[in-house]
Amino acid sequence: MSTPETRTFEAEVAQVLHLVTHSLYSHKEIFLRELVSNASDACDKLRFEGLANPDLMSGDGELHIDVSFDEKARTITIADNGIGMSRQEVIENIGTIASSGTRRFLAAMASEQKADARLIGQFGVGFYSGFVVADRVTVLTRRAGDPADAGVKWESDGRGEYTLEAVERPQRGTEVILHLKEDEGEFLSAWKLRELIHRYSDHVAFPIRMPKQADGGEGEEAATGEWETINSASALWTRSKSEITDEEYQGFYKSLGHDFADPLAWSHNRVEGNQSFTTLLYLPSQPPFDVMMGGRDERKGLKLYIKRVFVMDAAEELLPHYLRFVRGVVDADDLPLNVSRELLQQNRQLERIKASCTKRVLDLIESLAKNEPEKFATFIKAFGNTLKEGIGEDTANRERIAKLLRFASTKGDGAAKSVSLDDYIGRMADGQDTIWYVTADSHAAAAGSPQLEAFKARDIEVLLLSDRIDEWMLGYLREYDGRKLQSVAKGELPLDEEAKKQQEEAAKQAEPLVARLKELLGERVSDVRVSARLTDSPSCLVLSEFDMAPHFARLMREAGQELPESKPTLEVNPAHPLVQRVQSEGDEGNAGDIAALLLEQAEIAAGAQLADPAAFVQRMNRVLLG
Ligand SMILES: Nc1ncnc2c1ncn2[C@@H]1O[C@H](COP(=O)(O)OP(=O)(O)OP(=O)(O)O)[C@@H](O)[C@H]1O
Repeated sequence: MSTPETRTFEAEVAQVLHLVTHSLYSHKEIFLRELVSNASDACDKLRFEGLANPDLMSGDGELHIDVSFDEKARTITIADNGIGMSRQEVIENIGTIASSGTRRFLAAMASEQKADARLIGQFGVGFYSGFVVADRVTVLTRRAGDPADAGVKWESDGRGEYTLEAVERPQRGTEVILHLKEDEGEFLSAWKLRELIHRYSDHVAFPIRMPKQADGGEGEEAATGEWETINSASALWTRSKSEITDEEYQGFYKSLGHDFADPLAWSHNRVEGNQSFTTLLYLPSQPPFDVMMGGRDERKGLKLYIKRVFVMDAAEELLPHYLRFVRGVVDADDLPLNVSRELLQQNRQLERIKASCTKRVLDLIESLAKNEPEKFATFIKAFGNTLKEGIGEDTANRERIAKLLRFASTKGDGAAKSVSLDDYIGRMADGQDTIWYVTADSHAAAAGSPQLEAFKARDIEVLLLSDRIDEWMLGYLREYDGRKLQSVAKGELPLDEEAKKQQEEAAKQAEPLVARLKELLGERVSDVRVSARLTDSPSCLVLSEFDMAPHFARLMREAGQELPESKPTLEVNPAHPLVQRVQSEGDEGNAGDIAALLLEQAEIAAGAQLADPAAFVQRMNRVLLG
């Protein structure tokens, strides 16, 4: 055989190893789950490739995963007879980091200066978790279909270098040998390993075997040379609902989603008919990593099986983007096994499965809203904003999604997002036919908007929206349950006859004032009006129906969008002393400065960017001193 070749890890691999070994220490036993999960993936891959090329399976058709240990050598071995790896694959898969997701993940972890074990765990650091308990890892592998002398031995102490060596390997598949660290002796126990397999890997669809122990006697018994299966080894979703315990559902989710936490809820269904399929869909309790990063490229967690054979991760094909936090399995009976991703995207049957998955997930969220308010609140906190994307993305379900959204409101509980559109409608006064909202950069800015004053005075509820996505979403959500949604900052206020009269009266009286303001502000405004919106503040901006909210326009500009400059309409409160000073100050006084400040403070309150902040400060100082 050849002499071992020493190679260095990519810088990122060394980084991952460092992060993993240091932050997963308190969850160190997950190494077994991760390595068993890799072995199971390898068996899945072989079964799939074996369909087109049965020779790959020849002589050894029963796929399984064997876990054993050697007390004297202080090793644990996880062996599978799955697809195995060629030399090139070993280099590509375990010496480098192929996924751009991992790179971004590392950057995020490094910038936050904290390594969250939960995140790292669910990210599926997989193979590297072996180094949490081992100070040396050996991999022996041979790809299915390759000759016996194409075996490869990979070995590393996880400190920056690894060796590669060609070896003779009679059987296909992979063996991962962990040389345990000094103080990890607790894992050298049949009882402990069995317990971990039960706890974390019971649902793995292939038999996980351990050497059979001789009966009777004390402590660890000598192995008999036979193997026995430790897990239930059936694909969980193929069993009937009534036979599956909550613990089993939860255990399956944890390994599927690489999560430590229990899922919030799940939905398991079998559809029979001219097209049959099974879905098992989970709502996590916290946002999975890829949802937080908004990544479209590496969405994992929704696995497509065809007749119980794993085909591919197909979240993009099986669910709309706004439900990307869902984890689970879809097992279709009638799709062709040789289906490619490209074909999947045009497959009519898959369209139906996707619609069914979407419906199931919305049903599940609705049932949480109805029956489990605490869990629903957790869901909204974690995924409320992601769900809002559905308002624009999923026209067919828009009304259902809108029903599930929760907002802060002037009649809600502070900043808590707890008010539904139905709650709002239920509290509407007779004759009110509009759902009012205000959008701003932050809850405080929304709650403090001058435009709210008239609504407060008339006891009309206003939804307070301060998430970035809200303004975008409202572009699609123009109506709910036959009621128009309208911004308090847009257009005319609906006034009753009495109020209308008062308003006209006030406008008439203030004509000279308005004319003066127009003259002083000139080109900076498109119009100046007497406001029916204000009671306490001197001024505010109003937008026309199709104007973009000022804070949103600012965000768009910051994101590099070119937007046409639009001139605002200024509304003033003629009863306010500051507004009155515009008239009482003569031409030599501060009238010009005050007029400008009325406009600028309205701009600030609306979250707009001042065109000339230095001039604003000078004006303010002149008026303060004046
Ligand atoms: N037992 C095995 N048999 C064959 N290939 C393996 C085995 N273990 C790991 N690999 C290969 O190494 C790659 C890297 O494994 P690793 O556990 O680091 O990440 P992963 O399995 O791709 O990610 P995740 O754990 O999120 O699913 C795998 O994608 C696979 O190609």
